[in-house]
Amino acid sequence: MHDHAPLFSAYDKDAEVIPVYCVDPRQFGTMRLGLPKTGSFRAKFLIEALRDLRLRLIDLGAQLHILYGKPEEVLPDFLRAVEADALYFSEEITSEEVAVEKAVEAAAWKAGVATESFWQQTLFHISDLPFPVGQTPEVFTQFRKECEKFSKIRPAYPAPDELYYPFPDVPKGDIPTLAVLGLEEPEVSDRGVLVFEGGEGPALARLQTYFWENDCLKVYKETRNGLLGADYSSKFSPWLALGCISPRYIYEEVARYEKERKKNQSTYWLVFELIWRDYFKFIAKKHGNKIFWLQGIKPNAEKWQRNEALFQRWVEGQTGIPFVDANMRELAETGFMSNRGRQNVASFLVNDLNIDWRWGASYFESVLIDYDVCSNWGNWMYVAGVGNDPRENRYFAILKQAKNYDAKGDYVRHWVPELAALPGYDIQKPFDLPPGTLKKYGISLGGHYPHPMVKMRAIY
Ligand SMILES: Cc1cc2nc3c(=O)[nH]c(=O)nc-3n(C[C@H](O)[C@H](O)[C@H](O)COP(=O)(O)OP(=O)(O)OC[C@H]3O[C@@H](n4cnc5c(N)ncnc54)[C@H](O)[C@@H]3O)c2cc1C
Repeated sequence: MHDHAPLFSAYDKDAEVIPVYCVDPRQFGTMRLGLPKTGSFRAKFLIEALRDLRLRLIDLGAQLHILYGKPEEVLPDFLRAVEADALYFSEEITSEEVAVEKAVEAAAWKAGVATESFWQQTLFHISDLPFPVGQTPEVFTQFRKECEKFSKIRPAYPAPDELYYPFPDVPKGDIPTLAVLGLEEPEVSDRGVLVFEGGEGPALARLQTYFWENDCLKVYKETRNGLLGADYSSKFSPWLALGCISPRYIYEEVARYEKERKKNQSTYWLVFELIWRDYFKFIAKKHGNKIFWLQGIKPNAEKWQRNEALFQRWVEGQTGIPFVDANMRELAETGFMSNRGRQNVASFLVNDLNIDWRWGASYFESVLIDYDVCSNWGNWMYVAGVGNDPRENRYFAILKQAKNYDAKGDYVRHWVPELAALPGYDIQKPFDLPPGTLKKYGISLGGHYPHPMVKMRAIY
């Protein structure tokens, strides 16, 4: 409800408002490799968010109407039935969503209903960029510096305090269930970093806990590369991705924290990360469908292999490289993985296995609870060397990374319990240990834990 440009504009005009959400079957189909387009973690999160939204709208004297079907097919009848004058929606960036917007606009026009779209999602409004979006700098630092110097972040819109809603007799429609969406209830893992619950209420509660109760913002820069526990990073991403919390609202809360508690490098760094998020959105807007191409935004495609058996071992966390396996198992069991983990497993897939990076991006798209089309494909392009990384041939030396970020092996011990007996850093490289040591700890490589798929580059 907060910082919702279409809703606030309608409220501000004292217009009658009828909020609608369409459950579009295209979001629940399958894609590359037969993967569900929306996996059950994200679908559950969406259902929770709809429930929360309905309750919030009821509090404002309104209702959330749920329609099933393609918006361009189901909206016109609905608009006619409620005699709508205008349809307000928020503007999207990537091609599938933009195609739906265009189809909806055409259908609304035929039904005699005006449409108006609103830019939201980003910290910097697209109209306030200091360059045309088509000239967004390819290097992040340049993008950030220009935005910081020449643009201002607009204030977040407040949430309306009540809505003018004279539609009590219009059928409201049921909130979907996972079964209706063709998905199974995911098991809630007690090993995950956080139990993510969809909706604006849980999003605001998470900010309250992370910033104000646990006072973590002042140490964010030092903790953000962590792997275990709720508070090494904000965990705002699933709520940001679905629009349950706005980046401008977070920005304002950072400013308030800086005034009331502490201002330091860490408080700035959270905003810095939100600028990364903006950057990938404007890069996607600039490059269109290229972000989904094998060669990305580079002129030539390199040679990539498409080996499903190798890919599957990566997916299942059975590569024989404990740091990779721990991260992949966390993702499969919870729908979440840290930023450090994402960089490492992505690099392993593209640099060590040389597998088509789009397979990895598609798997993330399916499973991530915080899937965001621009952040996901932008980051994957970046790691795969076909995007905006100014450094050529960036390579994450997994064992070195494991040494820097999980030196005692606690993270691997958490997710790869079959190796738990191995002490300290030894757990990161069972393949380098003498047979006698492995035997002493009851580890059988090729038995209950696999041999490594590739020989790791010995940088550690
Ligand atoms: C291969 C790969 C795929 C990724 N896919 C996604 C995705 O689908 N959705 C997604 O939200 N993030 C994605 N990220 C970015 C990042 O890993 C997550 O945003 C972050 O781990 C979420 O945890 P957090 O909210 O605790 O982050 P924090 O560290 O607390 O950061 C705060 C916010 O800043 C933004 N942010 C932080 N890092 C990045 C980044 N590298 N790129 C863009 N935004 C960032 C996020 O919105 C995040 O919630 C991906 C990164 C990689 C390397």
